[in-house]
Amino acid sequence: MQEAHVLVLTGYGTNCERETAYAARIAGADRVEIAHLADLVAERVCIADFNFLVFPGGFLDGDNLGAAQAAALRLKHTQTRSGRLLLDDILDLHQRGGLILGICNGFQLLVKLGLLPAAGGRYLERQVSLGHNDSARFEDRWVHLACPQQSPCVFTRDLPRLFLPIRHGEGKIVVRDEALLQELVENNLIAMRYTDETGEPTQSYPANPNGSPLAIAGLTDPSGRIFGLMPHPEAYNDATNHPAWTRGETGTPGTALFTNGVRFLQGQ
Ligand SMILES: NC(=O)CC[C@H](N)C(=O)O
Repeated sequence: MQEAHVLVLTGYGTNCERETAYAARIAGADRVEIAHLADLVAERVCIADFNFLVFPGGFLDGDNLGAAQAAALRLKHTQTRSGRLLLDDILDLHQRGGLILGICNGFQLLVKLGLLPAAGGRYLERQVSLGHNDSARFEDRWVHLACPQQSPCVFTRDLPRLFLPIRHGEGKIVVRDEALLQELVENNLIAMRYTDETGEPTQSYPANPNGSPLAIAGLTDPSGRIFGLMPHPEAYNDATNHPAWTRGETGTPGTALFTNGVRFLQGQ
């Protein structure tokens, strides 16, 4: 059995790394480490030793220039002390069958890097972005979600419906043209959608918290091993996190997404 070795990246305004590492731990990962980007540059920690990389939520560079915009440029151009491009280490992790998960600010980073959605296998081409919510405000509450099971995403397998917290100001998917939206649909790269309480994807506010087209809440790449989502699965790690748990209402904790990733690597 292969082991699941999870690396949670932090630094420059990321603020969810502890909860995210906790979620990976309770999901059964064999090893979980939190590393500052500077640890990677100094080669105190190497991406090559891991097979599951997580970009957690937060406020990278204070959302200046747009959420994760500066961080995407930083990642693209940063070299380690022996001269390797960090981005090459990330691509290598993916090529050897590893997993990459981006949560909220981490999802914003993955789309701005061009690692998601990579429609047509066109990695590193920025195909979509995440812009300001239609409500022109920060949205912080729980939302109903559907995960289309025809998507290749390994994280959302057997999790057709979820209820998770969101907290973001820039969660609306923006596309260059309709053709790209069509490509996302045809290739099943939309791995998560906002729904109403009955499970129907919706454009209506507040069920769709940001006005994202096709109610897109999360995207995967064609391999299904890169996944990014606006909701925060790590913030629902126990039934008692659910806003109505004292009334006996609980669902599937968001950590189930991590469990799917860990089990995929462990070959279970
Ligand atoms: N919770 C988050 O990761 C927030 C992401 C980003 N700072 C936004 O507001 O859109």
